[in-house]
Amino acid sequence: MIKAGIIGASGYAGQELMRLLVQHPECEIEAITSKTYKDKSFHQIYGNFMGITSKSCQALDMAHMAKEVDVLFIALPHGIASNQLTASILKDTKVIDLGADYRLKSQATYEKWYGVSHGSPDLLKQAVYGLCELNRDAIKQSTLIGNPGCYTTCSILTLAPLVKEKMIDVTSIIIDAKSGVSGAGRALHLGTHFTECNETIKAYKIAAHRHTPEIEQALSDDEQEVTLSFTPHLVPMNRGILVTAYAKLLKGYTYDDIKAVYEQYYHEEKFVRLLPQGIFPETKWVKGSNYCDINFEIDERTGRIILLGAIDNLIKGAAGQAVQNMNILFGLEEDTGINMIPAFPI
Ligand SMILES: NC(=O)C1=CN([C@@H]2O[C@H](COP(=O)(O)OP(=O)(O)OC[C@H]3O[C@@H](n4cnc5c(N)ncnc54)[C@H](OP(=O)(O)O)[C@@H]3O)[C@@H](O)[C@H]2O)C=CC1
Ligand SMILES: CC(=O)N[C@@H](CCC(=O)OP(=O)(O)O)C(=O)O
Repeated sequence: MIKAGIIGASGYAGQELMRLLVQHPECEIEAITSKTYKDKSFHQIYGNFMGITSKSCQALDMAHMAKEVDVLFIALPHGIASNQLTASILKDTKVIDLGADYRLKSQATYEKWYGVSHGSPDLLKQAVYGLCELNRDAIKQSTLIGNPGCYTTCSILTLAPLVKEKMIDVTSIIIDAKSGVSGAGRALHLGTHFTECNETIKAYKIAAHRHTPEIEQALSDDEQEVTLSFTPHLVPMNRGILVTAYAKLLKGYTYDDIKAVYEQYYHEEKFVRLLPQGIFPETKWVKGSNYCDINFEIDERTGRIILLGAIDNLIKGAAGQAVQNMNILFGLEEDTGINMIPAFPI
């Protein structure tokens, strides 16, 4: 059995990791941390765990935890992990960071967009970006995974085949993305109070959201540099990300031309579902699952393609993808423990 630890188990991403790992057939949870809920049983924080686990939260430090486990999941706000993780800890355990500290390759880009200094820039070289479908081979060899963000996972999977096959103008991409409120975490913020975010939809961090460079980095390569516009919106629902992306096609491709490319990229991917023509992704069809649903339509009048992608932000956008990364790291079937059918919200 793989011994796992979760740092930041009391947050929304940590809670979802607990739910997945408690049920994982090849994994046992060794230790979980929270400062606020130190010595409290996990079911005292989240009542859905009543009778399921007797684990209590501890206030252990990262170096101590690393000696006890085979894999350490970090689910803390950005800027904390990079000040605690060291090369010596990575000799004791594999690390999957659900935060943003090891996603960007460039220290300067991280510091510019996150507004904090990076505490362990030397480790950036060895970190692998954990977008499983696109980076599987590198993930297998790694001990430090930067698990992608929720908007980024959905945006990159939705756009990657078209960008990599050079079918669109990579300076023309616009991503309009919507997120449920759990994307902002459990910590209290004025903007996520019920009365502030219910019955309204708002865009935020316009031309300034930190997922912009992460999407650009993943879509760019030596031959083309992607620069795009990304606008996130907060919508009054608990879970889910819907991405609508627009780009100028470089030629008069047909629906079938593009479908063939997406099938080539994703036909063996368990967690990417290319929907039938005319059926478009909705958050309710992926809720509670590790799926990313994708489809597109060509707007012949403008020569633009309009693509849609949907995920559950806490699963494929966080904990589910983190477990998928663990499965890859330990040579398990990639869907072990995350093979859930979406829960239609009725
Ligand atoms: N929510 C989502 O949809 C997604 C989140 N993520 C990322 O995952 C990480 C966790 O997010 P999320 O679970 O939503 O956030 P929450 O606010 O729900 O949880 C944050 C966790 O971090 C702990 N924590 C907060 N501040 C500190 C601190 N100063 N020192 C130590 N521990 C601290 C809290 O523990 P304590 O009990 O001690 O207060 C809590 O367990 C973030 O980096 C986030 O960006 C990534 C993708 C999607
Ligand atoms: C709705 C909402 O607030 N969402 C968060 C993104 C959550 C996420 O994936 O953020 P990280 O990159 O930090 O992991 C935000 O826009 O900041």
